[in-house]
Amino acid sequence: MWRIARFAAAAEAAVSVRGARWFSAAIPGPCIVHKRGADILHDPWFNKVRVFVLVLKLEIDTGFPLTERDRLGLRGLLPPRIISFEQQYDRFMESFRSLEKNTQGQSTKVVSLAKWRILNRLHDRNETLYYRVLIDNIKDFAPIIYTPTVGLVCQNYSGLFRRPRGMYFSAKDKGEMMSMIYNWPSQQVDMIVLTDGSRILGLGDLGVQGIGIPIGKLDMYVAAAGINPQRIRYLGLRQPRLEGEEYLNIIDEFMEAVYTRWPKAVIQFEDFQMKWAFETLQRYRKRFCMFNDDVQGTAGVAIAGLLGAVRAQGRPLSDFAKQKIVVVGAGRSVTRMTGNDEIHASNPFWLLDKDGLVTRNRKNLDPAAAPFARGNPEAEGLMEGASLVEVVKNVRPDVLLGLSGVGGVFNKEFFFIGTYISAVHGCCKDLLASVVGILAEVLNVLCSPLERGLRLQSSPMVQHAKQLLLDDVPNVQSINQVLAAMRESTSSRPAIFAMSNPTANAECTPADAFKYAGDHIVFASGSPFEDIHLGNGKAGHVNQANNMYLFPGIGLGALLSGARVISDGMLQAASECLASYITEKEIQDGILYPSISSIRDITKAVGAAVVQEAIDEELAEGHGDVGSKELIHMSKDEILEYVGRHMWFPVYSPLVHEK
Ligand SMILES: NC(=O)c1ccc[n+]([C@@H]2O[C@H](COP(=O)([O-])OP(=O)(O)OC[C@H]3O[C@@H](n4cnc5c(N)ncnc54)[C@H](O)[C@@H]3O)[C@@H](O)[C@H]2O)c1
Ligand SMILES: O=C(O)C[C@H](O)C(=O)O
Ligand SMILES: [Mg+2]
Repeated sequence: MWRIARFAAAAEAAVSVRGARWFSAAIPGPCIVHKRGADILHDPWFNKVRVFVLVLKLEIDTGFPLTERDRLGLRGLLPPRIISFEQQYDRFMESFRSLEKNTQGQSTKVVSLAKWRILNRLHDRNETLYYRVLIDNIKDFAPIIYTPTVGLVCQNYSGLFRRPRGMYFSAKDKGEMMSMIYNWPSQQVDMIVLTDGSRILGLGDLGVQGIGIPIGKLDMYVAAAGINPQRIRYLGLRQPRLEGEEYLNIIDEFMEAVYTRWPKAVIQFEDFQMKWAFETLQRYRKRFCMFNDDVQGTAGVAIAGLLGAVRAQGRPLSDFAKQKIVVVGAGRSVTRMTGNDEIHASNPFWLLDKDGLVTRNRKNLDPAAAPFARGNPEAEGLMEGASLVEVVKNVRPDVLLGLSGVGGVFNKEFFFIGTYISAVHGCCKDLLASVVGILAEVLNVLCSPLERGLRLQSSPMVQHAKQLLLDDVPNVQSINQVLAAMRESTSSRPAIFAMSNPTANAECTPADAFKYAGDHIVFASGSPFEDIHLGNGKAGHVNQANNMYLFPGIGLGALLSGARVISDGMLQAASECLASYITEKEIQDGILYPSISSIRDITKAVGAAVVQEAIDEELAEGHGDVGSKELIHMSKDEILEYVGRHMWFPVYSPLVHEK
């Protein structure tokens, strides 16, 4: 039943994608190929063979019909048996499931990399089948080809490298980029994801290994936005890291080269360290059709989630500006949150960085963080550099949002020293408890309040003491003070967003959030987690607040509108569209973002909202055969249909050779 529905839907979608190029609902239009024989089998774009190798097991099956083999000089190069695309699909899924079974009990790292490898091999050999399994199983496969496994892949990229993907530009290529760009084989390029590898997720500077991120992001473009994989580009700037004008000159040259060859391409900047993320955005956003996903995409996704959090309290959306929002991490992802650089007089943000609360008293205050800095903290009972616990206790925020890249920042544990000294009184742990107490006191004096919690939590001595005491003395407790303080939030549904990636860098786990802050919270993380069992048959819903909900639609909408730049209005339209996707019932259940399974529909709607806004702002210049005049006259439904029609969908087309 399921399978019939799946393939029926696929056929329908394919017809709407290719439109006139289809002969009938059942027969896909031909695809012209300029190669013959073995060259076709080595090209994943045309290949219809599936090969699966796993310890002592080799499977080869081929989807080339006999007539096609004759046409293309393939007779004799392939085993005789032919199976359908659907059968190949099912066999791949069987292989995948058996791999899951065989790796049960092994470490997450081993299992994740094994899954990534099997998908990557398919990607290398047969792109049609690869993208089809990706689209149909996006909820299961996104965590493998994208966050969080992609982080692990980047960290191990040199060992996993099998065939080059993307282009690399380094300082050595200065003056050569205009010609280098023509080394790329395809004439048409729609989407480019560019990284300098300097801040990969929360993992830091991974240099050229960061190429895994553009690959993962562009796979999401194909799966979610239906961008044709023949028309995407993986590009990376390579070490050594340059500074100042030297760095900017390289990016300038690269941008000029790209837009000379592909003037209509959209460029997504990804995982640049903070200073370059801002600088390049300011430098190019008025000249080129580009955006920074970590700055603009993330802000849009966070805002959509926070609008949901306001709705969850039963308050009108206009109350959004009245929310008290504590933000941990003052990096690239945060400072676009308001949609413009001006914050109104009653600044609703308390921003903390690694040095604690950011106030106007801060020496060397980062200009990007300046609009959020607290003006008169003393009047609020706070001071420059106040710790997270102090801020949360004092402010009682509606929202606690983490974009620090530091795992466990919300989980700071403080012992109730007095409690457990008395609890262990008379037992042999007296001494230990006293030592921990003294240690805590010393740390209190020596460390900044923010660091104190982290050091206490991570100190091996404290860990050991905690284990002993918690194991043996049941009434001794450690408390996650930050999360526990969220119980005092003035909101009826406090929101906790631990958005840092990958999984280990999340500011807290959802299990701890629900446990310490209460069942009534709404929770979101950047990497995927399972829902939490709260007891009594109730579940704590774990949302995934990840920019993957927006960047494919922003890129697709910008491309199809033909806008020369991406305006704030277009970004806002994307965010509002995402926010409006959720029903009242879902909101009440703590659901702030739609299921990843429907990412293609979401992306289509977001893309259409971006096109609509570009038209309204008179920025839309049209795409392909569709000019600006035609766009202007399109109704809302027609825009949606126009976007859907341009989303690529993977099917085997009959290959026709042409010299
Ligand atoms: N979920 C998403 O869609 C999404 C999008 C973008 C970024 N992120 C994640 O957000 C994290 C940060 O990204 P970024 O680009 O803003 O990084 P960034 O390096 O620009 O900024 C990090 C900020 O965190 C602060 N910080 C560091 N340690 C801290 C601590 N102990 N307490 C409080 N603040 C601390 C730093 O001072 C800095 O202001 C990364 O893990 C990234 O993966 C997630
Ligand atoms: O890549 C992601 O999963 C989201 C975001 O772009 C990040 O840098 O963490
Ligand atoms: Mg990113």
